[in-house]
Amino acid sequence: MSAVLAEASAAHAALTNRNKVALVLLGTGVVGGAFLKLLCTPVAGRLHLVGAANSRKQQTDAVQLAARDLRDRLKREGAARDDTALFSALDTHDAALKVIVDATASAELASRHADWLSRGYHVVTANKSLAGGQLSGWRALQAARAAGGRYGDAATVGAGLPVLSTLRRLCDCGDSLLTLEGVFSGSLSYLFNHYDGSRPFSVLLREARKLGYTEPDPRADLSGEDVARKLLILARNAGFALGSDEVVVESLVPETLRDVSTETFLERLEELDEPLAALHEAARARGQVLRFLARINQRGRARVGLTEVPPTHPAARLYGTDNQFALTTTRYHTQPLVIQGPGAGPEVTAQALLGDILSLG
Ligand SMILES: NC(=O)C1=CN([C@@H]2O[C@H](COP(=O)(O)OP(=O)(O)OC[C@H]3O[C@@H](n4cnc5c(N)ncnc54)[C@H](O)[C@@H]3O)[C@@H](O)[C@H]2O)C=CC1
Ligand SMILES: N[C@@H](CC=O)C(=O)O
Repeated sequence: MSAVLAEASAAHAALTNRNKVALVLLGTGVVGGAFLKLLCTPVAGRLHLVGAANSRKQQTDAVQLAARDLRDRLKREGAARDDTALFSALDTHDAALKVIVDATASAELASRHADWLSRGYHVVTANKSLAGGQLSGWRALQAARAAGGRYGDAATVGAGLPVLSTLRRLCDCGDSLLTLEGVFSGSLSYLFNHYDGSRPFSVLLREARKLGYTEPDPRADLSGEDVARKLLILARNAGFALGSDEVVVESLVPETLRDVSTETFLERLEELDEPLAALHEAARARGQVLRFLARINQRGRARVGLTEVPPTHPAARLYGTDNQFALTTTRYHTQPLVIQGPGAGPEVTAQALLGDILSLG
């Protein structure tokens, strides 16, 4: 090959590698499974899956990773979990962009996001435990971002609705968030949009779980914990240095079901029926409906919990898994800026992960 040809071919290879993205996927459950399906579509052509793991097994073999039933295979076979082997698959790949995708709900994995960023990996996550957890974790994340790490978090709020991007854009323009309120949970929205007393609450909850709207342990939704995490992520992005213990959270989980295992909780869902029916009936008698609302005011006072609202209230006019975020800011002050749409579900959440990866470069 002539020197000119060799140079042109090296330049071409460098350009190709610059566009390539090597990925490790952590979590092949509801969201991770939908993400694997998106990786088989033409828009994901430059994305290369070099490792995938669930909580017990992992795979780095190219042939196995390309299998359409990778998710099921991982349930039966694969190597034991070992981050070193997964990350070395990323390190040895010639792609310029190396991304760890966290589609788990593991707080332990989330606690390592900042470290991964500081080691030069990009992180794209549906896991809210770091940004929506302890303030110290949020601060570590901000430090890693300031040092150049790129963190894709669109899936963490509204399952990819353009909420975080809009809020950050407003703040970048010098606008300030005054108040934020709405419905931040897709599963709780689904439950209370459908619950009219004709079917037991537990039946609807099982339905929401089957459709992939709830957290792996639905108590994370019913306790208000997942909503509080989203509120914290939004508030912190808007500049409120809010600690996780500063959100008043009103749980729907009865005391007797708080400390049991997930399996036992799922077997005893019927215990939710009576208390929820009583709340529903009391609201109905007053001409109100129940909605699980989140709110933060200008002084940083934050609360999430079940609220009775009149049928004319904006949150009473939602459908399916709709989330609703009403942002009142210095510049949107006569009427709030409202972002609304489906806020849970495997496809939309997986798409949010994909979108964040594609926008890395
Ligand atoms: N389902 C939804 O609509 C939405 C979910 N999310 C978030 O997506 C995340 C995943 O949710 P789902 O897919 O519904 O849960 P899931 O329970 O279906 O899947 C979780 C997966 O993570 C794996 N996992 C747990 N610990 C792990 C570890 N240490 N290493 C590797 N894998 C591990 C599990 O084996 C499982 O494959 C959660 O953080 C959730 O909050 C975010 C937005 C919407
Ligand atoms: N379980 C969550 C899923 C998205 O974050 C919800 O119900 O909103």
